[in-house]
Amino acid sequence: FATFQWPNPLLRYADQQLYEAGLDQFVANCLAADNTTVSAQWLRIAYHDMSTHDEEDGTGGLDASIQYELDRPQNVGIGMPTSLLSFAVADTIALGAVLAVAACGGPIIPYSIGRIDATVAGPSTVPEPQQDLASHIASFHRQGFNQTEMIALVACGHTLGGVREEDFPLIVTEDLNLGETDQYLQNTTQNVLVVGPNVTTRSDFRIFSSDGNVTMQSLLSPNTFSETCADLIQRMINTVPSGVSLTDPIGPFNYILNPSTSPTVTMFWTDRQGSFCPSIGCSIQSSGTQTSLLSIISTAQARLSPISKFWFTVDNNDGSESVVVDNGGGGFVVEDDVISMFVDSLRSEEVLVLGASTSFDEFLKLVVAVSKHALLFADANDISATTFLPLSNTLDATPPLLPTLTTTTLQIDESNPSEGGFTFFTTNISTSVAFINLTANAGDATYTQINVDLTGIAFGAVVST
Ligand code: HEM
Repeated sequence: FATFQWPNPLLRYADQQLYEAGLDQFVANCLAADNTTVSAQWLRIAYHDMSTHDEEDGTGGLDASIQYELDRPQNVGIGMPTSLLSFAVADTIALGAVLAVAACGGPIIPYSIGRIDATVAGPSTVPEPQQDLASHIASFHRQGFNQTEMIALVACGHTLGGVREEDFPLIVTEDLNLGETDQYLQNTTQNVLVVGPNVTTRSDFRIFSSDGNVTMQSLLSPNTFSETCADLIQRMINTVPSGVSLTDPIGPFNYILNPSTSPTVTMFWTDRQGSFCPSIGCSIQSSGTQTSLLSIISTAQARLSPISKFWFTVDNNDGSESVVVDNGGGGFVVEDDVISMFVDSLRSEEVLVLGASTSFDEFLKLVVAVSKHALLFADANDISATTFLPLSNTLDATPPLLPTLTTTTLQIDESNPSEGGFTFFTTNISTSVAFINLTANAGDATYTQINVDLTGIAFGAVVST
């Protein structure tokens, strides 16, 4: 809690992805798909996205540039576009790798956020099986990994999944699994990148044996394997262009909670005016539908009281004394110059407009609350939303499957008069929009909230004719 600063839309988003979005359901129990596993597809895409990195000039890395690179032979395979249907941004591709590894019994890899999405393709630098050892060593060196790390990272990655005949007809004549370290060392592996009939594409053999199998031997110990893979895959997903900084790993905020006793979390806050909250502070309690502290915060935020500071009590309902989480006594103080702007889930609604016959039109009436404080800086007419449609929703569209970005200026919402120090702005957007960036412009100053995840917000619905 010491480093937790509020408001922080990025953390809110990560919290939502980790604990609420249910992305882990797609890989649960190492789920099978397309003759392999979803996990294998997710780990491979993370590596391919990251392997555009150039350690020397600080370009490329895990930046979602892969979505612009799907037309390259290096990125062949149905797993690529299907995986992208589950991810929207670079942070989710990284999270996918974390969830994928954990779901197949691998280690828990610490997860940090803050990756920035590329808007164009990176270089074609994904290693390919027909390249020689020297090229692979050079390639991994460019990506920031030495030879030993290359051997281990490939071994970690190729524990999952396989080679598909459809993608690599020159390597396999049927879909075949890659393999385990011990099988490689005992010469029982079926991994075609080790023992396949096509010698040229035995890249795993050349890589694994390149130090006389010393690294592969060391990976025989399950603990060493697990720790090494956790470390290298964490480095892999944290490889980002220079200038991009990632947060400390995100842990569960609810570590003081005892989930088995249905704890009650109460959030207290005082408001800026000193008129709305009683002296003990305003408060709101957790409910069964709120799975994280941060979702309680957003509910409190939706109560429209500009907050000056907040704190929590946690009652584990197990007879133990309740815990006060108040930032060492001072509460979590909200800086005075914070501009408050958020998607108002209570006022936004999905609208279904019934047409004359059987036709209907559907859209989301997006309502954004902007604090009066923000309006001191922001021109009332200058709030805009950039909506992000991750992919054209069809699988057979021809790559590259580009996201659709649309920027709209919001209008004052006539149906929601100002209240509690907030003014409401609105626009209609597609119900398929997954993410939006909000921007308030005031002369030279710009305030943005990026990656506001609409998929995690429950909106009310109305039917109109
Ligand atoms: C020299 C480096 C590498 C080469 C030449 C290489 C090559 C390949 C090839 C040819 C396939 C088969 C893909 C298909 O049939 O569609 C594959 C699969 C895979 N690779 Fe690699 N790879 C390399 C490094 C890595 C690394 C570093 C990772 C991750 C840490 C990784 C993760 C995977 C995974 C998980 C699969 C299985 C995908 C699935 O089953 O859908 N690879 N690799």
